[in-house]
Amino acid sequence: MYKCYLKKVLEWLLGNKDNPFEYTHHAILLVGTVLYIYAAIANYYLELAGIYSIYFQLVLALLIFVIWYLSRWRNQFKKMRIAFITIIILVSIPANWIGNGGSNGPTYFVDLGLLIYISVSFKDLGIYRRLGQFFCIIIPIPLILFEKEYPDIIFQYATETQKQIDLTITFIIIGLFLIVMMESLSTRFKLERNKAEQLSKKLRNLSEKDSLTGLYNRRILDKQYSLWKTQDRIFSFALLDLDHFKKQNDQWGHNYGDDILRTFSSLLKDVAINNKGFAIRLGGEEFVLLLPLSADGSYQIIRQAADTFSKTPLLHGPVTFSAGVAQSTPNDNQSELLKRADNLMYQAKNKGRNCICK
Ligand SMILES: Nc1nc2c(ncn2[C@@H]2O[C@H](COP(=O)(O)OP(=O)(O)OP(=O)(O)O)[C@@H](O)[C@H]2O)c(=O)[nH]1
Repeated sequence: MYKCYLKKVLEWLLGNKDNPFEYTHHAILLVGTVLYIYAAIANYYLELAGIYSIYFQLVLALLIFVIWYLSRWRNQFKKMRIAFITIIILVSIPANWIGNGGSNGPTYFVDLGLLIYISVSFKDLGIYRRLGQFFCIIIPIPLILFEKEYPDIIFQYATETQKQIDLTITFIIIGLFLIVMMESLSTRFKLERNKAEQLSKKLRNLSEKDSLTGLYNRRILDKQYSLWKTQDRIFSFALLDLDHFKKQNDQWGHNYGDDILRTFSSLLKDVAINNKGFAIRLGGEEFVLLLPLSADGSYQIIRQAADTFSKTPLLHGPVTFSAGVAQSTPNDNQSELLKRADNLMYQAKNKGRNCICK
């Protein structure tokens, strides 16, 4: 209950978790706003900075909050990301440098954190990403030159302890920030990997399965035949063909014909699964059962399937099929085996259909 409530609040503040970069970016903006307000209050009460510095921090807090609002609620995520890093690089980092001990202070950590943030989460921003990286890398140079020219403007720590505290706190904040960044990166990586896996599964299905019946297509027949052949296994190849299927189509329509094909396929699928074999649609109303059994064994199985199918209630009466069953021999190849099964199937047709020959 409490977790659910927290999740809803976070979603309201940060957006959808399935979009981890957006989610993290909004979190950074809100944390940035709070940190600037906190820094302003701490500076005011501990008298660590002058009043203009405090106003400056409050204005920055307000600016970052407005950026969060426009990004989260006005669909300006992309623009606001650019606005945010522009402000951080051109305003916040120089101000931090001047207000926090210059080259003795913690601004290097902030700059490095920002460089990693831009590199990781700005992959879709092309030139802006490169510009951001460039400025992050070179910005210490003008700041050091400025410090050399105007050393009095740089705020220096009153004591060594003050400096150590500032460095440590900033280090911890940037460290935590990097952890959040890496988490969001790995979440995104996981989401994309899942998507890729689903897509490749779909593609595999599309390339191996017939879309109407869900049975395997010829590709699997070739693959499985070669495998069993190299393993020297006993197996049979049954060619099955629906009887007078054209008549069904002509009389009751193509959709009804499709229904028959699906019903027949579902029966063949069960037969294949129960016998550790493969049910394949060769095309049209022609099917193959590849079974790891002798011709006699396969014949028995297919005979039972024929009985079941002839009793299957179809809307416009029973439909039968004819089949030819040929067992693979050490000397034949796939096309010879198919040819033998084909001849046997035509024998079955010639015998008046609803017949299985082996
Ligand atoms: N509904 C439907 N019909 C198909 C599909 N593929 C092929 N057909 C039809 O299947 C029929 C096959 O007819 P024929 O090869 O003449 O064979 P048959 O009528 O079954 O006759 P016999 O095999 O001699 O018993 C044709 O009318 C094709 O249009 C399909 O995916 N869906």
